[in-house]
Parts: sequence; C-alpha cells; structure tokens
Amino acid sequence: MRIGLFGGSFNPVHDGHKLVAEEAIKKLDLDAVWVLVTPGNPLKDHSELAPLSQRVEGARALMGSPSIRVTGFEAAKGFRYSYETIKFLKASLADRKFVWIMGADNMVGFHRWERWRDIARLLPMAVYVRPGSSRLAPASRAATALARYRIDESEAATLADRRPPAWVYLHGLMSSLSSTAIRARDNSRGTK
Ligand SMILES: Nc1ncnc2c1ncn2[C@@H]1O[C@H](COP(=O)(O)OP(=O)(O)OP(=O)(O)O)[C@@H](O)[C@H]1O
Ligand SMILES: O=C(O)c1ccc[n+]([C@@H]2O[C@H](COP(=O)([O-])O)[C@@H](O)[C@H]2O)c1
Repeated sequence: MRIGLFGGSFNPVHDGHKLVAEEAIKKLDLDAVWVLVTPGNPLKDHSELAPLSQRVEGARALMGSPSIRVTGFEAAKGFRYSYETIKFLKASLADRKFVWIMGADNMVGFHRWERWRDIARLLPMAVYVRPGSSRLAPASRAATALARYRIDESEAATLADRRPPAWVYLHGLMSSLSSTAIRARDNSRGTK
C-alpha cells in the first residue's frame, strides 16, 4: 500500500490543500493520502491557531473521502516534529510505502526543520508547485543539498517504490489560495 503523508496546519483548510492531495494521488500513483493535522508547526507562531478538533473537522469536511483520511494523531502521541511522526509510522506500519508530500513553500524552508536530512533519508518526498515559491523551491538550500536525489517528473509514479533519499518536484494545476489570506479576510469581515 502506497500512502502519501500530507502534514499541515490547515488553519483553515482550503481547496489548494485538496488539489495537492488529489494531484499527488494521481501523479504518484498512491492508494491513499493521510492528512496529518499538526498540533502546531514548530516554526510558526501559534497565536492564531484554531483548536485541533476544529481544524481536523474542517479538513474532514472538505477533503475526507475513501482515499483521503484526516487525522490529528500527532497531538495524542505528543509529537512536535515531523521526524518523530515519520519515524513512528515507519516503525509501526513497516509494510506500507510512505511518501512525504508538501507544498513548494515548505521546500524553501525545509533546511530549518528538525532533522531534515534524516527525514529525507527516511522516506521519498514529493514537492508540489505553489504560486510564489515555484522558482525558489528548486533552488532552496535543501533542494540544492538533495539535488542528486531528485528524479524526473516523468518518473513520479515510481517515487513510492524508491529507496530514499529520493524526491520529485510536481507541476500541475496551481492554486493561489492560502490560509493566511483566508484568516485575514475573515478577520476584516469580523471587524466591519
Ligand atoms: N495553494 C497551495 N498550493 C500548493 N501547496 C499548498 C497550498 N496551500 C498549502 N499548501 C501546502 O499544504 C500544506 C499545508 O499547508 P498550510 O496548512 O500551512 O496552508 P497555508 O495556506 O500554507 O497556510 P498559512 O498561510 O497559514 O501558512 C503545506 O505543505 C503547504 O505547503
Ligand atoms: O518538524 C519540523 O521541524 C517541521 C517544521 C515545519 C513544518 N513541519 C510540518 O510541516 C507540515 C506543514 O506545515 P504547515 O504549517 O506549513 O502546514 C506540518 O505537518 C508541520 O508539522 C515540521
């Protein structure tokens, strides 16, 4: 079973997230995507972060389907860093083939993640194009360090079977939606 792990704040969820999950299933030939709603991105300020249950429910309502499963299990486990989550999932579900999925903006800052080189050694990764980061991502510090492990997009469907490190930069339909913009819009409506 080939499973994409799509971590995020989803504060709130939007159609850009759904697009990435659905395109990843198609392009990477995955059986499922597990949407991991984080208790809090360790690199982000949490002052505007909605409760986990609200973000999980929102993500389920928009994205939940037979092939997209939404979970907030990292909080219950006390995991803060994606490295911990990935290590745990790989150890407890050794028969699954996991792939990490993230938007291009996260590849730009990936070198600031806890044990990012170890994450790249643990599982293949797919980076999905995003407006504003599409050129920055392939030139980022982590992308440069991992350049020799990048595979051609025409081979994306083989990513889950590859031994890590291996990563692909996926291009396709783009969404300019962002949770920041949605929160700003909702806040300004609330103050009018
Ligand atoms: N429009 C988009 N296109 C491609 N990837 C996206 C898009 N929006 C979010 N992502 C990716 O989805 C994952 C979860 O994103 P997140 O929940 O942080 O949404 P966001 O819109 O980036 O939020 P914020 O604006 O609060 O930072 C991340 O890997 C992010 O890169
Ligand atoms: O482990 C880290 O150091 C780390 C640093 C930044 C982000 N992450 C994870 O990356 C995913 C995307 O986060 P976000 O806030 O961009 O949606 C989410 O699962 C976060 O927990 C993880």
